[in-house]
Amino acid sequence: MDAKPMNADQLNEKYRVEGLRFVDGNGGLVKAVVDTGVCTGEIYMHGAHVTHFQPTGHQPVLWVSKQSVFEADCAIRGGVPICFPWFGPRVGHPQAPGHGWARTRSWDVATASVRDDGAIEMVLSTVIESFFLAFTVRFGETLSMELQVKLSSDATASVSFEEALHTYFAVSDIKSIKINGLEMAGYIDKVDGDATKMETGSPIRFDGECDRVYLDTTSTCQMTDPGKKRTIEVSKTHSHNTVVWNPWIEKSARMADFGDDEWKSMVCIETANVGDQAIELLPGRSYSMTARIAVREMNK
Ligand SMILES: O=P(O)(O)OC[C@H]1O[C@@H](O)[C@H](O)[C@@H](O)[C@@H]1O
Repeated sequence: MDAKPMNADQLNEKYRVEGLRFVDGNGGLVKAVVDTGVCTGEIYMHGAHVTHFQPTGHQPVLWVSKQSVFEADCAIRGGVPICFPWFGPRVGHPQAPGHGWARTRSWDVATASVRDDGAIEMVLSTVIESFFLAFTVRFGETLSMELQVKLSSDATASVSFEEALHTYFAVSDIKSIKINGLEMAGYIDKVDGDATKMETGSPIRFDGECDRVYLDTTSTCQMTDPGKKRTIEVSKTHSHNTVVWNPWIEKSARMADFGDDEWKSMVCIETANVGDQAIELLPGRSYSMTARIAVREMNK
């Protein structure tokens, strides 16, 4: 189980899939590079971390900081970090790394194949505490991701976990975008002492730091970006929270792996189960959360 992770050459030897190759990415960390004809994409084995998705004819969908660190013990800043088995700080463990262990460990490639529709699908797996994780990513006209979590049947009692697909989107200008789909939803406002509030009936717009955990919501969100002339749609299953985050000016300046001006060009819309909506699993049982990202050109 603790075998040394395979290097790019070994992975290329094992997985001969047209449109997929493994290379040494930033910091020498191994990544898979995908080109299916309908999209290009990239995923690092470090964190099972998707860092690029671009359907043909569109601009890159995901945002990655120019100041991101690419090192074994650090999380990549941008793309789709997987947060597991906790979200944010671990309750009662102030020294524990934010957002859990999943994003700072090397995952194994379990399968890689071309689907009937031409999409490239990969399954990456790892074990964290008593959980077996399988992350399925499908690069096609859309980006589909599924995080399956199984609690070992050797566990003696149920165990709960939090999870998020913490997706960073590239935007032309945070002040000009809007997000539909969370109207009238309740949320926890992390920039206002975790106060519980209710969203208005209007789309979300940004004029300051935003860090909100929307509650009891399974709805699809659309993020409209007039500057990039596109709408990004995030649909999901078995996720009861959506987190919306932009650090704005001061928090950006405090983060070493985040450019001081980069807050203008990103927004996170995160598919999650956190806090009171953490998932509790019985031994031997599993749970799958999915997120699907689609891009549409805006009507002129
Ligand atoms: O810096 P990190 O650990 O990647 O977290 C980034 C942000 O992630 C968001 O999901 C949280 O709601 C924020 O509170 C947090 O600041």
